[in-house]
Amino acid sequence: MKEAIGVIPGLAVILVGDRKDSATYVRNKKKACESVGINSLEVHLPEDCTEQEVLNHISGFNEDSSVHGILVQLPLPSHMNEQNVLNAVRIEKDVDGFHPLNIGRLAMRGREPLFVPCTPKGCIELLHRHNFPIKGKRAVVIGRSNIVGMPAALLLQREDATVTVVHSRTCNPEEITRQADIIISAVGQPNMVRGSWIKPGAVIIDVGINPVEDPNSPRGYRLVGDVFYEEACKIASAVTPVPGGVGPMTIAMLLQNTLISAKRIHSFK
Ligand SMILES: NC(=O)C1=CN([C@@H]2O[C@H](COP(=O)(O)OP(=O)(O)OC[C@H]3O[C@@H](n4cnc5c(N)ncnc54)[C@H](OP(=O)(O)O)[C@@H]3O)[C@@H](O)[C@H]2O)C=CC1
Ligand SMILES: Nc1nc(=O)c2c([nH]1)NC[C@@H]1CN(c3ccc(C(=O)N[C@@H](CCC(=O)O)C(=O)O)cc3)C=[N+]21
Repeated sequence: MKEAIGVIPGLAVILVGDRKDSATYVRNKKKACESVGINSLEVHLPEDCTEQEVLNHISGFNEDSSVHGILVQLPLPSHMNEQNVLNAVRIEKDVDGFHPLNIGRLAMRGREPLFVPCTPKGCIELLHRHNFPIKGKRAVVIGRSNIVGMPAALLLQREDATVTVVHSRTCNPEEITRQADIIISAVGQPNMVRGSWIKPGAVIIDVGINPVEDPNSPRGYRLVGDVFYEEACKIASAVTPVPGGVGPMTIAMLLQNTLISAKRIHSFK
């Protein structure tokens, strides 16, 4: 049953360029919006457009009262300054949670961000829904990107886990991951996390989405995670699959953030 909130939530997505994976994600987001009654608007700009053109569209959506969430699909072309663009989104409409003010609040005790980034939020939601305790547990996050690894580590810390972050310069990462009750991997390296990296009974959340060649697949490739799934299943107590794991959760959290935003903006009118 749909709850009436007195307004139709609106999500605006800005896509720049012709990356196939970005086009797929944007299409999936649009379909998901339609399925729950969120109005989705999309602007598709050519790869060689200027940063100013992107900023102009953001300004338009910032002022548009039918838009409650603005998402600029990343990565942007290399001639644009990503931080300039993300800074331009009104924080009240920053459903991706990538604005530096939202990230800053996520990092501060006693402060609340207006929005939490969707992928890390989806990871924590999975742990909650499956009743895996986080408080007091040892958690290892592999990867420290602004959009996944770093906010995932901040969120786990807010949930009272003891968090270690592993990255490309970490020596002997498997010695660290073997101590973890919870592993969140967001690296982009197919099958990197082997069974031998995992403590028996640990919970593994695999964010990685990596295409690997597969002549038997209709697309010529298939998607695998960062985690060697078959090995991990034998040792861990739970492992998220790729595809069909964190990816769909990311989209679900985007819809949730858009709904939260519409309710909040509407209630202040
Ligand atoms: N399921 C979903 O919804 C989403 C999935 N993804 C997927 O998650 C993965 C990560 O994405 P994203 O965070 O954007 O990627 P980035 O490339 O921005 O970051 C990768 C991180 O992994 C670290 N890293 C790279 N190689 C190694 C290694 N061998 N050992 C340890 N750490 C390593 C890097 O370290 P350093 O900082 O030292 O360079 C970096 O911090 C990708 O596969 C991406 O497709 C991303 C977003 C959403
Ligand atoms: N501003 C911005 N916000 C993002 O949240 C953002 C972004 N830019 N850039 C790229 C990454 C990646 N990302 C995914 C979302 C859904 C799936 C997803 O649904 N994947 C399906 C498979 C899809 C397929 O078959 O190709 C699955 O895992 O089952 C994957 C990846 C969001 N990102």
